[in-house]
Amino acid sequence: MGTFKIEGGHKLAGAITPQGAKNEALQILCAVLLTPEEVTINNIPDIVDVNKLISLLEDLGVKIQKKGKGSYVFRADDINIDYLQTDQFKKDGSGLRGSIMLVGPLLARFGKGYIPKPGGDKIGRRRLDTHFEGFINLGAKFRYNKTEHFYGVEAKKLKGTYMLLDEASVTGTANIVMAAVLAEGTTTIYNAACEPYLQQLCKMLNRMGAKISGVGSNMLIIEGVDKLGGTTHRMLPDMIEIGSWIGLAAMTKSELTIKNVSWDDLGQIPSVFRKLGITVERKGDDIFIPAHKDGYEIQNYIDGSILTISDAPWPGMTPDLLSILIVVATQAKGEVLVHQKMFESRLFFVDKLIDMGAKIILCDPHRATVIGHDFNSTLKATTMVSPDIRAGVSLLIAALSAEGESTIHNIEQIDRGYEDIDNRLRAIGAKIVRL
Ligand SMILES: CC(=O)N[C@H]1[C@@H](OP(=O)(O)OP(=O)(O)OC[C@H]2O[C@@H](n3ccc(=O)[nH]c3=O)[C@H](O)[C@@H]2O)O[C@H](CO)[C@@H](O)[C@@H]1O
Ligand SMILES: C=C(OP(=O)(O)O)C(=O)O
Repeated sequence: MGTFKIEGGHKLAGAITPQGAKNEALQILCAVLLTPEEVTINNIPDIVDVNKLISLLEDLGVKIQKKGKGSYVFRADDINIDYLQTDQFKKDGSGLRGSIMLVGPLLARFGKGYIPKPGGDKIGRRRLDTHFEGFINLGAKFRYNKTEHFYGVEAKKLKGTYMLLDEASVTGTANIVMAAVLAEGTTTIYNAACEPYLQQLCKMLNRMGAKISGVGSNMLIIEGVDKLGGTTHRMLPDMIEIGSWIGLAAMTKSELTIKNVSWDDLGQIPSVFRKLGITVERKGDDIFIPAHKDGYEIQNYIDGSILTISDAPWPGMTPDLLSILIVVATQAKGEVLVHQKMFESRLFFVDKLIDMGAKIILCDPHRATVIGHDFNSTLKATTMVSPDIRAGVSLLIAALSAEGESTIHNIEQIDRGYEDIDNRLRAIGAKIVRL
């Protein structure tokens, strides 16, 4: 188990450049399986989950050349589909959530796709019904081995159809889109998820020869084509990392510039931080956070009632930033109710913040009320274990703002999604070491 030692209470300063987006990378990498031609991808983050997916592609027979930092060329012209039945795949395929999106492209191009129960954050139930109902709608036969938790779909040729998804699942929509692009006829996906990750995937597929319209909306119309060709794609900056750095700047009262953030793809993120009273300034395509010397004050609603921040499918607020918003609120002036609607086990980490002196009431597994200290009392350093990727970064932000030396164990969770985080934080003045 890896560990960070953090000496908190120091001001940070300077500029930080976000990595390429983790959750986009997981979709885009799976899409290379849809063509035997070369696909060049740039700005791939060097993080554990993405590297695991790249090695799964390699094991499946994809030829991979690294061209430079974050740039790779993939060619899926000789896939070993039998690899999907091996014990090695059953083990490695369950190492991350994103591996589920191998199924759609393999089913579309090779007539079969198998996957063990995927891993990822343990943040509540994470069902896969939407994915498999989508494949079944396209004409696939489904089987599930309950003992091994091994899922499979097969179809000689997929057939386009109309479908209304039971929920706007992010990875589910990506999976079904990647299956439908090579299906016969037209597929309509209503109640589709429409995160920038999915918009990026659809744009890339269209450049490869797919015919997808409605990109960015919750209704995607896909006219199937016989084959797809190669392309070049660049990942957007990671909006969850960007939100994490906004929170870090505010909590440590530091002046930080976050470079090249692709403002137009940030959705609600800047305005939600502003509701907590944080100044988020646009400077070209950078975000500038001034030092909040006098703290920041949570805004109430117009009628004076207490602010609620909740997650919702895009263009609603992403659930992946709520843990960070909770930490930031612990030092705000005022109160906020954070309602995590999607995941039922993501808020339990607040007990660590309470240990550090934060005023939080966990109302139930989905809701926490935070009463900010307005910096009248700082958090106290402590020893903690990172339970999941975003809670891990939230605890790291708490530790950087706390007085004294904190220890965070199980930092593998953080490394799943944040590239070289300790070096990048040291470059802006953080006192953090990896043991
Ligand atoms: C690898 C990857 O891309 N992971 C992201 C992806 O996970 P993932 O694609 O696994 O998440 P889903 O979008 O399928 O669902 C997330 C959760 O929200 C619930 N749900 C979803 C849609 C809906 O309309 N109503 C509803 O209740 C689901 O039941 C589930 O519990 O999207 C999640 C939601 O943004 C993010 O937290 C994850 O970081
Ligand atoms: C929940 C997350 O990731 P995953 O879906 O890969 O577990 C996340 O990125 O916050």
